[in-house]
Amino acid sequence: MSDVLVLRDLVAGYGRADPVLRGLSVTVRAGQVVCLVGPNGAGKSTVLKVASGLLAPRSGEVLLEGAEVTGLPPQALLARGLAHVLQGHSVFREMTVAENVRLGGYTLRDQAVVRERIARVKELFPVVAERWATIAGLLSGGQQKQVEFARALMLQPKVILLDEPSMGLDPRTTTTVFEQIDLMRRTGVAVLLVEQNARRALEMADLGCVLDLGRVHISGPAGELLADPRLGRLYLGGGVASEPG
Ligand SMILES: Nc1ncnc2c1ncn2[C@@H]1O[C@H](COP(=O)(O)OP(=O)(O)OP(=O)(O)O)[C@@H](O)[C@H]1O
Repeated sequence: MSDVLVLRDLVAGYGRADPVLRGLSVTVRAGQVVCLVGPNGAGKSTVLKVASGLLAPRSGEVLLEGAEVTGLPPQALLARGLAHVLQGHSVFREMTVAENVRLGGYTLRDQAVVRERIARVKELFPVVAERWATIAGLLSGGQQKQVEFARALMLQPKVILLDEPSMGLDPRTTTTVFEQIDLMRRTGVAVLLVEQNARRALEMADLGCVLDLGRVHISGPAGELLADPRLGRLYLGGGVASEPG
């Protein structure tokens, strides 16, 4: 599998404040889901913002399919195959599902390609096909999230950044959304995922990276992290929060 997204030694923060990321490195390969785990404020969303060009790093590199893209604006990165699905709901609520999905492909000139991409996302997300003419604001939170995924896939990204996709969803809908992420992975997309729901996300992810003090503190196969007592205690609801001596 090839490295699609490489974040190398990132130092980044906001304004004049101390950096939030202090030498963070993460690699995501094609067809792989990498999950960032860490407490509130650890900098997980900041990693995604630097990767997608919303925040320029103070130092370090972002590589997309081997090319350095550090500091490029989001639209340039989108054109090169990097999509970012932001935290919360970002569908246009007054517009139909169809209009939302078409917006994702607005830079495509060839209408035959647009039709082919629409057919593909409808196949991947049946709810998008079923509710095609519905006003997006009338859909449930989980359905809206799938419209966001469909919109993001219209440009056939190589890598997709997902910030808390299960936020505000009930457990059953969360399962559906995670199944959809698994489907995206199977199409060969590289997925960098941030989730509060660490246990469930790691159950689905290939690799996990635990952030602490602006760096990747522990990383490895997601299954191994799930069994790691350090992680269990701190992030997976495994009991006391103090390290043994
Ligand atoms: N736009 C901003 N301006 C200033 N500081 C910010 C901004 N966004 C985030 N921060 C600060 O950066 C730090 C990391 O925030 P970030 O949102 O990346 O953390 P997170 O791990 O995603 O947290 P959560 O799990 O709560 O979403 C926090 O201290 C936060 O207050």
